[in-house]
Amino acid sequence: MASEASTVHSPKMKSVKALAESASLSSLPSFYSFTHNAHDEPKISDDAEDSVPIIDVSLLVSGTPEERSQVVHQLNKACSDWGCFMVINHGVPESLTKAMIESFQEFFNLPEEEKQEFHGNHVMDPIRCGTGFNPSMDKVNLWRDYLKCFTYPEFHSPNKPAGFSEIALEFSKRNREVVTVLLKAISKSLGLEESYIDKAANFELGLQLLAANYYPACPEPEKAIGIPSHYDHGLLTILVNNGVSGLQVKHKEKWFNINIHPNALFVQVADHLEILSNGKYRSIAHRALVNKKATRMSIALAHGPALDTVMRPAPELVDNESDQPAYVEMTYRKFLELQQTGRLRSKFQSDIEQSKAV
Ligand SMILES: O=C(O)CCC(=O)C(=O)O
Ligand SMILES: [Fe+2]
Repeated sequence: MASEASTVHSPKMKSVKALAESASLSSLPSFYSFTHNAHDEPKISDDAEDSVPIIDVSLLVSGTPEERSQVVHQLNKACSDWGCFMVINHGVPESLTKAMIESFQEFFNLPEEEKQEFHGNHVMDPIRCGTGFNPSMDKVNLWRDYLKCFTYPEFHSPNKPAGFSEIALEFSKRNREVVTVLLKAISKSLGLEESYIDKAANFELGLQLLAANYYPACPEPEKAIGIPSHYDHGLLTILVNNGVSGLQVKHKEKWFNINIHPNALFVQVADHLEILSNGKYRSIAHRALVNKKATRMSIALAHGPALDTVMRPAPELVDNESDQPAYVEMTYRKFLELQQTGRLRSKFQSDIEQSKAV
């Protein structure tokens, strides 16, 4: 994850939420100010003809063979042109997504000392709540608090607020089912057998990470950032939010505002699908902006390979002429550890130096 700001030293603020709620905060404390790089600020585009693809996932389950192959074709286009798409008719009840967002809100509303119980330091801690992105690496304080739990293959969640665990379990399961269907179709869209990704990533034991982001209303939103431009690890990320906009994806060198329809899921291609597809499908750069009026919340569900499975490009997708896979072989666990300690290049792929460095 790259940011352009110089290193800053923050005071020991436990959460941005507590800071935002502290009396008379009328301007942004300087340690939260994020320097937007002028060269990295393309125009915002709301161009209607260039809009995010929509995938009807129900057709993959109950459609005719023609409908199924049409959706596979749409997925190929969506993943190669955009690296993201909106999913409809997915079977995750809207009421469940709403209940999940509310439960996260209740978690963030807990007294600071109670949330501290879940304060983890290591990327492999199964439950982690905190502020920023990666405190040992961040060069700027992010206007964002988070809670992350590993929900598969082992389910972990905080034991409060009441009902949180049950909702998180159901929500994670139902979304994982959607990803299972998508990964089969995406395998086919790459010209591979349907179960290729399942097997290559050992998806049966694949890590699922349930993360919630809490971005309080910010007194000077244009000077701050929720999460700077980054790529997600894993195969596919599902994103939903509380209806407050702020998510942007980079497409054709422009930032696009993404407004997720209330009953849709937003799906992003992540780094390990890029590796597996040998760059045919590239993970998408995205960021979260903050605003002055309302608290924004989002939920990101990362679906990755099994932690100890070595991930490499599918041999069928490696160009025989150059005979050079564009990505380094590595377990997902190692990838996460290197990323956490800043020893993985932000776009990790491609050159030989990188493979030597890791
Ligand atoms: O808040 C959002 O919409 C995006 C969150 C995100 O990119 C992440 O959690 O990795
Ligand atoms: Fe992300």
